[in-house]
Amino acid sequence: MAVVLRFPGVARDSPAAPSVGAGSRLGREPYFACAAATARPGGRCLRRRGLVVRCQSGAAVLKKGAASVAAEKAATGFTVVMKFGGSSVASAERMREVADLILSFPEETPVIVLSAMGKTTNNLLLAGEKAVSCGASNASEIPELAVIKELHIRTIDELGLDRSIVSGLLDELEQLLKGVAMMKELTPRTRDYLVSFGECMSTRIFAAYLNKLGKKARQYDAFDIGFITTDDFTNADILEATYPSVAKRLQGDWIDDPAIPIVTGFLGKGWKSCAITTLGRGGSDLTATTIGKALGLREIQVWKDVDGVLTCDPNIYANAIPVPYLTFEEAAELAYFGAQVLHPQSMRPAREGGIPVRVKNSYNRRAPGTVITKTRDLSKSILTSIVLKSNITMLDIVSTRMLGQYGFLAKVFSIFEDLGISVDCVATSEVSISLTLDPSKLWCRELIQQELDHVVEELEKIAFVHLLQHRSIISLIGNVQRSSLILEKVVLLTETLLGHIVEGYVYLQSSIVFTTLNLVCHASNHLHLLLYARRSMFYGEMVSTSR
Ligand SMILES: Nc1ncnc2c1ncn2[C@@H]1O[C@H](COP(=O)(O)OP(=O)(O)O)[C@@H](O)[C@H]1O
Ligand SMILES: N[C@@H](CC(=O)OP(=O)(O)O)C(=O)O
Repeated sequence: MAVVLRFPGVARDSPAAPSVGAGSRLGREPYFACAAATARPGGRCLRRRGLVVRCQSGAAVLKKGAASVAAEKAATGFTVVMKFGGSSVASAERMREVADLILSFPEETPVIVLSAMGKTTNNLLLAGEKAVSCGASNASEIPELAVIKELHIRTIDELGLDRSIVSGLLDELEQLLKGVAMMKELTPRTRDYLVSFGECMSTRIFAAYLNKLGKKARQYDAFDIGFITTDDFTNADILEATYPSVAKRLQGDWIDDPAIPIVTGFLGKGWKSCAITTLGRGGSDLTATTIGKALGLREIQVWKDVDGVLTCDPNIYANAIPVPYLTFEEAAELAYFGAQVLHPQSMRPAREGGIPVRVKNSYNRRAPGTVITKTRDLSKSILTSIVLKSNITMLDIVSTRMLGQYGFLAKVFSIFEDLGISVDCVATSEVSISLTLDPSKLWCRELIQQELDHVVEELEKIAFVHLLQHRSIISLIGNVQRSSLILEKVVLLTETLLGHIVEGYVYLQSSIVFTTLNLVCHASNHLHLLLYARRSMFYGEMVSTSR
């Protein structure tokens, strides 16, 4: 269900009447293409594992069926995936702490997924941007390169490891930056190769450290173990073929020679290009849930620097508190609408595999965190979370034809499809559509303004078009059974703030379980609106604590 409320008296150019109609958010749908067989540089291992797998399948499986599969699974032993984000492994001290944390669960046989150390991904991106214009002879002097080198070498020294673990990668990184400086160009493909150094180094260091502690560990580059993706550099989607490939590789290696896998988060391999791809910022969460599903694990743990998913971004509202339970849909919705804490696509594999996701704090192990599962008791819940998404572009599209015209919506969406632009929120009537464009999709493109102009030009052939940029959406995610109460309060709120902050309309989108109310405002007002909504609308009764 999608509803758009419009408030009379608010100055707007597009002459749409209040409307109620069917509509849907057109998010990124999974791209289930069948990837080509994975050409893996580690061919030696594959052949070795191939023998093992052939021995164990075939006749034995035919005889024992499901029981033998279960036995084989048990033999591989993995129980959980534990993902540690950049803040959890930002220094030697943090790596020690994480190693200690892992070892404090001796009953678990985990697969570990790591992000790049601290702000390394940002520094790599900055170094790349600077390399474009600094001149080849200056590329070695880029300050961010020095910061990256210093951090990794200091960490290795402090952990008492051998510098050779990363020295080859650091040399390669410097060469790459010189290449970018020479070409004066940083393509999305090169950008992905560039940022991959972060995860490749953190995992090598951590695996070496665990080995030094006597806990046998083996480092893996995700792009070498079957993480097969689309070729959408900087924002690739994981393809179905990934699941069996990753399971085969990790289980095969475990059977051959048990060692805790330490896998690079965030990275994959384009199925056509065979080049390194990345899964979008924060993509290590998706790596973790993909491994969880591939191996059919008991639980997926994502360890962060906060006590779980909070009711609001703690950078905006310091007193935000953890939400103990969420459904996959709620978590995906709040990630999609901008809560930076989880990657928007990361809930999909967990939901498909029916595997609970636990969001925990590596700085505060005792905090219970947030458990994300298929269902929960929503009877006492009104609102789960408030999320801010900024840098939104909105389009109001009103048909130039009369009421009753058919095919209008189809024409509008075919324009977006032809131009390859993702639509985010949608609200429709028979003759008008209000929609927002997905900033993450626009962001990684180079000709943003030209593209937008082109969309508008195409749409103007069939409609009056009003383009609003630099908007924010405040999303209130709550219990669908309390939608009318939430809506009632939002109407009161928007009436109070009409013409000041809220730009005159509210999107309401509902699934069977939860409802999302999206208030659109100018970016300059978003903090004000968010805090106002939080403080005055639900009088503290909003937070759900029930399972
Ligand atoms: N609703 C929210 N709940 C928790 N954290 C949030 C929320 N919205 C934004 N954040 C931010 O997300 C950060 C954690 O996500 P992220 O930086 O990706 O962690 P990591 O790098 O450890 O995986 C927190 O430090 C917090 O600043
Ligand atoms: N290092 C990547 C991937 C990632 O998931 O990082 P983190 O877990 O620190 O959000 C990034 O910064 O986007």
